[in-house]
Amino acid sequence: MIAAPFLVSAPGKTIIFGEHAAVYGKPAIAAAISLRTYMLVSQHHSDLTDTVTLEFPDVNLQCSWKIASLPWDAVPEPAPDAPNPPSELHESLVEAIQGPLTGITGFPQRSSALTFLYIYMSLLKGKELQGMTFSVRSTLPIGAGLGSSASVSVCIATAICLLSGTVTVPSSILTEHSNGNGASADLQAIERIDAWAFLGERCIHGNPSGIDNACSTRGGAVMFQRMSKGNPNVLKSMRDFPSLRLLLIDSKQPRRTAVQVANVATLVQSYPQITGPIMDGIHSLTDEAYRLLCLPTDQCDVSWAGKLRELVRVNHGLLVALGVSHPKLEIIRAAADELEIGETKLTGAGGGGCAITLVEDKVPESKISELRAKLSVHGFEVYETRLGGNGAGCLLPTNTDKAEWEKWEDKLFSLHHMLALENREHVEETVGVETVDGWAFW
Ligand SMILES: Nc1ncnc2c1ncn2[C@@H]1O[C@H](COP(=O)(O)OP(=O)(O)O)[C@@H](O)[C@H]1O
Ligand SMILES: C[C@@](O)(CCOP(=O)(O)O)CC(=O)O
Repeated sequence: MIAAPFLVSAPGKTIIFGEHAAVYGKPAIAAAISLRTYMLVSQHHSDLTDTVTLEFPDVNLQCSWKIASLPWDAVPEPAPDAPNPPSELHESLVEAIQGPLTGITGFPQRSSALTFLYIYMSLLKGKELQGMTFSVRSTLPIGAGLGSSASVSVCIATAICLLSGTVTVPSSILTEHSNGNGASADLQAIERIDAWAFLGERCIHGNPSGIDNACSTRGGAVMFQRMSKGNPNVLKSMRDFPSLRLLLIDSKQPRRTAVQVANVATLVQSYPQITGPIMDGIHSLTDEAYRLLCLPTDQCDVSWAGKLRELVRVNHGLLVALGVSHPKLEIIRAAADELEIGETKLTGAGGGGCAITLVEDKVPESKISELRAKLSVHGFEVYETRLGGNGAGCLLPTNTDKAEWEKWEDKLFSLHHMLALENREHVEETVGVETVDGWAFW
């Protein structure tokens, strides 16, 4: 159990292989990206010790509740001997939370606040609670298919699991685990955080597959296969491959996942003999990508990265055949091809949204700038990021090197500074997992 202040963080994700085929029971692979959400848990000033406050400026949400006024009686008793929560939401708790949500009217604000209260109340019922502020800043675009909601759910779950003692801090900073139990404690923590984050995703999305929170919690990449009713879904984690250079390009073309999925369903119904082999092709290339991503890191060389890029190209071609590309996505692919930057595919549902380019390592920065300039003419936004990397993590005051801690103290754990961060770059520079020493991951 740890006390505020502390920071937690979790990454967004992108689907690299297998979207749409996933709907037909084939495997899909999602990988973490280096765009992340950060949450600061800080203590109130003395006059507000009976209040819990959310500061989620990315979605214009600021609200407070008196802790004692929350509907604690609606929280179910945890099942004995069941450390992880059930995968279904407790509907009467969701209903009871509608009371404290009165006055929060927008969808993004309401669903984020519901997620927070569901996890906060479930895990902290019966504990002696002090007033606290939970503030979120994200470097992820919201609603672009990059898993912003999962990364927020994972941050909330991580922070509250730490506060409630449901998980221990990562073994890399916990000396008492030097007896060799660290790895299993970390594994247990990952499963618990993931299970709570899944309930958070349910609060936001209703019926999510679970791939986004699985990927955000574990980092690296995950292979996910939805099984037919009654059979458990398959989830395999790949955590150790080297992080790969990636461009993530938002076409800003709005699209609805449900519409794209329905269009593919119509095609599948009309041409089962043609679409069947396409789905099988996507299945095979996803299997091959899974094999490559599981190889020991000493085998992840230049030709390994080249093979992954080839699979990206083939996967895009098959998605085009399924009719889920868009002229804007093709502009992105053509521009990246012309500059020989790497291989490009649409990611997620398609029909707009984002494309990803797996960049060749030797490509100079000038070419990336050229691509950026070409694409900005169309109003597209280019994020330079990396594929893979760490999942859920935390930064505690005590695990920061003393000199570093003195240097960063004011900024790192100060609510005022957290809220004043101007943009993505400023968030990364100030609290980022790659800039600040002391971040630890499960
Ligand atoms: N930075 C954030 N702060 C608070 N809530 C967030 C943030 N980012 C995402 N969310 C929550 O996640 C929802 C977005 O989910 P969704 O539309 O699936 O987008 P994405 O594809 O990016 O996950 C928002 O409506 C909001 O409830
Ligand atoms: C098209 C699909 O395979 C992925 C949807 O991705 P996104 O969350 O819209 O980026 C649908 C699904 O698997 O539920």
